[in-house]
Amino acid sequence: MSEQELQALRVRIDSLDEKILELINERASCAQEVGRVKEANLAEGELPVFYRPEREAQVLKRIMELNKGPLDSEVTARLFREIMSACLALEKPLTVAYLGPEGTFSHAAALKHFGQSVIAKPMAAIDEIFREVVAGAVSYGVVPVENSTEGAINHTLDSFLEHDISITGEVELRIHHHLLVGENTKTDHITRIYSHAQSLAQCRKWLDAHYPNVERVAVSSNAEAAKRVKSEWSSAAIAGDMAAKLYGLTVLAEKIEDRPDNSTRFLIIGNDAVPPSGEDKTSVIVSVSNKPGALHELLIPFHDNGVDLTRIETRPSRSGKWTYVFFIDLVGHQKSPLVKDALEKITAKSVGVKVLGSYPKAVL
Ligand SMILES: O=C(O)C(=O)C[C@]1(C(=O)O)C=C[C@@H](O)C=C1
Repeated sequence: MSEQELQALRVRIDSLDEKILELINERASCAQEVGRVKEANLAEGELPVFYRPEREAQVLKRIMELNKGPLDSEVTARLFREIMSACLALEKPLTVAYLGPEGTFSHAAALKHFGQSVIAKPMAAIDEIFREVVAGAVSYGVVPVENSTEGAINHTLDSFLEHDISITGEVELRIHHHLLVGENTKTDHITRIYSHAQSLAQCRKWLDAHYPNVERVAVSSNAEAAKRVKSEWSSAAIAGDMAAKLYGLTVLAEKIEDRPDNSTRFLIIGNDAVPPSGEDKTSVIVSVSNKPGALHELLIPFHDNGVDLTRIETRPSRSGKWTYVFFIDLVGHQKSPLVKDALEKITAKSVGVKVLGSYPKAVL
């Protein structure tokens, strides 16, 4: 390519950028106007809800459907994710609590779901995230709920039994673990590897093969592990990209998780119910009496109404010895007639049903 051709293309890019810039700002002004409309049309005592997960899911899905390339649909959706995040921040900046410290996978999940314009607040424990949301100190929280390798995150499930809270969304994150060291680490003298217990478990086979005799130390988070090794000379940490960058660590071995499809699903928790988006899921807790066939009985209305269940998890009910509750995720919104009917039938048969929320199926 000649210098002249290159120059001409750059002039074209500059001109396109001007148009894009103008359009993005026109969109931002429109969102500001939406914010004003929301504030102007409130009933007495009602508070405005600026963040609309169902609308965001529709916008992102539409962009993916419209996209003709050459950019990948997911890439275009991520760009629009950021544009919407910035537009929402003009209406009202969102505050979101996640399991800290900075650089955890929960932090990455919060930014993936809400975009970079959110004010992300690290919390020390899952229960604290629930409490902050219930108290209204933050608008939303992001909590891990299941990992494809290690299963349920029981702390999160149990917190739903203790707090009155809504699920307003879900986000899935591919989890890539790396072995990280600080600049002073003597890589041939590693005597200790820090990480969160779940991450150590997700890399068990790799550790057995490469560091069979090195002490594995479980700490409160991967980011905490990364923070520690920064100043130690004989330790390494297992953590993700975000923590590696944030704490300036070197990647000694990349993607060491035992399963290449290792992913964690996070839930978004808040205080408002979400209207249908067109492609939704609903999460419920059902308590049944401790008698034979109780689970089978419970599942019949779902089957009869063709309601698809994506997950069932059992936890002790915490209200009696050897009694259990079921956490059930299903496809559909609680307002859809078939889901509503199934839930009513189950309510009649069980000891109790608590609908945790209906929310858009993850787009990204
Ligand atoms: O449609 C709205 O309700 C908006 O506030 C606009 C907008 C957007 O930028 O498209 C911004 C924030 C909401 O969460 C959803 C969508």
